[in-house]
Amino acid sequence: MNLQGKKVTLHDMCLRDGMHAKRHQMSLEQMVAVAKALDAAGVPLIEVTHGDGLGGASINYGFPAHSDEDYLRAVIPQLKQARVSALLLPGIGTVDDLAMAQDCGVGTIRVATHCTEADVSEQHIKAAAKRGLDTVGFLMMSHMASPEKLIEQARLMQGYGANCIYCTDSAGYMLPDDVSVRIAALRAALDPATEIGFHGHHNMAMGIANSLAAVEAGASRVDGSCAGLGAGAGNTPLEVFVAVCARMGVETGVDTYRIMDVAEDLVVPLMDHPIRLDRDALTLGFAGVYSSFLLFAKRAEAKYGVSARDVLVELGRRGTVGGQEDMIEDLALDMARARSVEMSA
Ligand SMILES: C[C@H](O)CC(=O)C(=O)O
Ligand SMILES: [Mn+2]
Repeated sequence: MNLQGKKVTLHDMCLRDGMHAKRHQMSLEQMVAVAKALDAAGVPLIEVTHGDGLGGASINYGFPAHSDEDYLRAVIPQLKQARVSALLLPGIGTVDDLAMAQDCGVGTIRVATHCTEADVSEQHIKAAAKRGLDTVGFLMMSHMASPEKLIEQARLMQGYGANCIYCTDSAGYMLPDDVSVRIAALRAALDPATEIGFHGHHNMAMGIANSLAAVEAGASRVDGSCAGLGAGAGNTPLEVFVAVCARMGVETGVDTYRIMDVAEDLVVPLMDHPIRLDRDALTLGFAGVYSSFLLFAKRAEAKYGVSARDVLVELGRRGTVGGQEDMIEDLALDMARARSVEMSA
């Protein structure tokens, strides 16, 4: 693969996707320290919000240690060069949340929908574009859509005003060919001025390989997370991707040694559990399950004595998607009941 001379904008996820792995419990001091260090290492874009985006604080998704507004107001004034982005899922975040984020200094809004439901992003994408924000359409669980379907959905988002469209491997299910074919299809179908992005999860250990495949096929934005802090087995580890890009002659503008130090000295010590490919995280990738379901399934295992892996496999079989977190406990309860009926028969 020859990527010599390509330029990629890297986007760090550890203060947003990493919030899933932290059960949304990060202190303001931790956020500020990591964000300042990412900024100093040259990372151009940093995402900051609840793991499920603006307005995610709820019984369904979990209550964070601080509000989105508190995190954004603490972080943004401390940064010298990096722009801060906020994720927004229509139905969770509102146009008022978007206005609040812009007032805090957010420069990029990423409007996320399930990969076949782009039509629900119209109001939010139009509002963000009208406000002059860098506006991104973020198609989650993209492995569940064919390249043709993804093109159709991406065109909707582009039509509403998005200037960048993401193929998002929320389940960490895709293999490099799955990424190549989708990114190449988007690149060929969308306006040349519309950027293409890729967001990976490392559940099949494909984060780096998939991100490289995305760049080769035409992506100019790539998400990663310092030390991999993110849902499931985490996101594409950013410091590793920076080092690989440096070796391959891809320009990222990020200092390889400094980003290694941010990972090692600041992000790893934050982790509540090691972000690794245990059998449950691997099952997410293998069965194509939304990465942020991992901790819900582990909690159900602890509460009902059912295997988290069995729960995840069944969630994959049922084709569950983000927003159906409440089904995890229901399913575990049904499985526990079925097991006790079996045992008493
Ligand atoms: C709300 C999700 O965590 C968004 C995301 O990062 C993904 O789908 O992956
Ligand atoms: Mn993610």
